[in-house]
Amino acid sequence: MNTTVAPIAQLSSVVKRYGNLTAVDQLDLMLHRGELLALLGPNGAGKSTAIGLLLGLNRADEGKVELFGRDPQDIMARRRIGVMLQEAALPATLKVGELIRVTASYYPAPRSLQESAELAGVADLLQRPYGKLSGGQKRRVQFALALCGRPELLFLDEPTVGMDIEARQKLWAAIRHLISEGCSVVLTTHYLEEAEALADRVCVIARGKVISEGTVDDLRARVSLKRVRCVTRLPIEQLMHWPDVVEARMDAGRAWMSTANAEALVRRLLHADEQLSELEVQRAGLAEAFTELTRDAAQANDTEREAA
Ligand SMILES: Nc1ncnc2c1ncn2[C@@H]1O[C@H](COP(=O)(O)OP(=O)(O)OP(=O)(O)O)[C@@H](O)[C@H]1O
Repeated sequence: MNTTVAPIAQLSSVVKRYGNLTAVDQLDLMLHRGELLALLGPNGAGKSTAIGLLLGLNRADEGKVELFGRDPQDIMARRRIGVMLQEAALPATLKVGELIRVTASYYPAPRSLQESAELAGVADLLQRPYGKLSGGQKRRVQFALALCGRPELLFLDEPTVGMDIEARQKLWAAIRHLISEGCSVVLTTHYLEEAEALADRVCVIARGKVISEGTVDDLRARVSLKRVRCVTRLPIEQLMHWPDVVEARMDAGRAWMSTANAEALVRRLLHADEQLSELEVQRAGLAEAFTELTRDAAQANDTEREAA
């Protein structure tokens, strides 16, 4: 990926307010050609607002927003993007094939109906009225509409909500295919394994600000937590109160703990349960990194407020 060329989408020191609420607060965001940027953050963090700004659906109160070096409302920029938002109001009576055909007609060099349908996994739904589809099928049709114009940049706002595991994995494969063709993607998701599976770069947003940014490995390395798993007779209710245990739960018959001091925890576990087996220690995943980063940001925010 060449990051020396101009970014294809950019927010520079952008502020967006809704009344007294600052949804996006001095946000800087940059997207380069051919990369998949995942925006992560708790509910209400400002991810959809940031996407709305890049799409020209919201106007910034301060700062600069650019899409292909232009104003996001410029038709020349808009023709180069595909969009799948969280909610889509599409005519219920139109058949899936008709919807894709109409949408594709707005673009200068669209994919064929067959190619769009196959990429999105909706080839068997083309004759069905959109309104009669299941939630997961509707999401796949919305994905077909997002990609049918052969966009250079795709915005996917929580694309796999409501999809079963097989449909989700097919959509991930389709996204990888689009990226291999040179398409860039901005993705928001609450499924951290989705970001882990797809993202070149992850940007964690909380309260309208970027609190951490880097590759999935960078973010993992930034937190000190490790995962400890084992089969033990020690009750989980007891383990969750041990010193150094940040989180503890049962998962598929095993105790699962996260800790910043794996050595001390392992010593204590072996001492307390001589029958303990299947012990595993692993680096934290993106899920633990995300929990720790957003918790730290919330604590820093509280400390700032108390000091003010
Ligand atoms: N049109 C609006 N009017 C008023 N407040 C809004 C509007 N849109 C968003 N907000 C508020 O702005 C903040 C950021 O919302 P946003 O939808 O961008 O968050 P998000 O990170 O996408 O959340 P989620 O993960 O729940 O989708 C929230 O507090 C939300 O209530």
